[in-house]
Amino acid sequence: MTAIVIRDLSKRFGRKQALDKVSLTIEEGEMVALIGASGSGKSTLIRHIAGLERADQNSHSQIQLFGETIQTGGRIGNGARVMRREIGVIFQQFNLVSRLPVITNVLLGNLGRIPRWRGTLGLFTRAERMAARAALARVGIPDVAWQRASTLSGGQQQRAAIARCLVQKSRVLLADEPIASLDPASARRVMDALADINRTDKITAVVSLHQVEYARRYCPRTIALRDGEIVYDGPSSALTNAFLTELYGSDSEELVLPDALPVDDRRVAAPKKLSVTTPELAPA
Ligand SMILES: Nc1ncnc2c1ncn2[C@@H]1O[C@H](COP(=O)(O)OP(=O)(O)OP(=O)(O)O)[C@@H](O)[C@H]1O
Repeated sequence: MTAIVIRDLSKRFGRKQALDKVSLTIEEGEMVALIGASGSGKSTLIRHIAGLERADQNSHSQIQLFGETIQTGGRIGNGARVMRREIGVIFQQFNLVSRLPVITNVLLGNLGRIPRWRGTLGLFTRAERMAARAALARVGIPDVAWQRASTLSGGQQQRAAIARCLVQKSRVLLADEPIASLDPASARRVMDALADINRTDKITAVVSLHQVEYARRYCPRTIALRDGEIVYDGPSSALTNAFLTELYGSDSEELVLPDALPVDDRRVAAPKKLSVTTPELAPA
């Protein structure tokens, strides 16, 4: 099933065209990297998919998740409320309520599915508590359940946020630069956790990344943005350093880890820059 369809998504902030007629389709179960230099529109795109931002009112922008219309022409569609609980979002920071124990943060993933009074009073069932413990074990941090979230390292906080998405049973996980402020070992553990839930739970994952090395390693497909437009959509393996330079010029330096193993450009067939196809939308 198709998870995400975006057609002609445009967003302007004042004089800045942050997204310019972006169209893409992502199938259920895919793990897709979004790359691009600073300011290319990655966060803006993720925020639109998450329902946190409205497209330009006078545009033909359309966003559908699992066939439900999230927004069309900048107006929120009927599917937005239903789909909200199907989407888990992880940001670079501020993912957890820092004064609450980790286990409570993970349990908050239940809020969209249980009566509001139960969530407000923190009355979670034994099964929900066990599921939260299991989710923490899945992401490799079973022992931090009763620590305050503020005491966790950055990487542990990201993994706790992934555990919360597991409890939420979200079908799409949007991660906006989840490893940007982490050391390489922590970054790998966070990406391993994302890749594991994508593979095992078939959760569709869209991950914005600054460094293309992680896209090559973890995401079969990469969508590259430049100045609000998609300039490449294809296999991550084709993103050689030479091709990145072709796409971004000197800005490509920002996307390559200084100590990354060089990709042998000669062994990779030259990728096509882009063929934009207009995705099919399900009837609204
Ligand atoms: N709320 C806002 N108000 C004004 N301008 C904005 C707003 N949000 C984003 N922009 C602008 O839109 C453009 C795209 O920003 P966005 O944050 O989506 O880029 P990005 O690729 O995620 O960048 P980074 O990698 O630095 O996070 C930038 O020029 C940014 O300044």
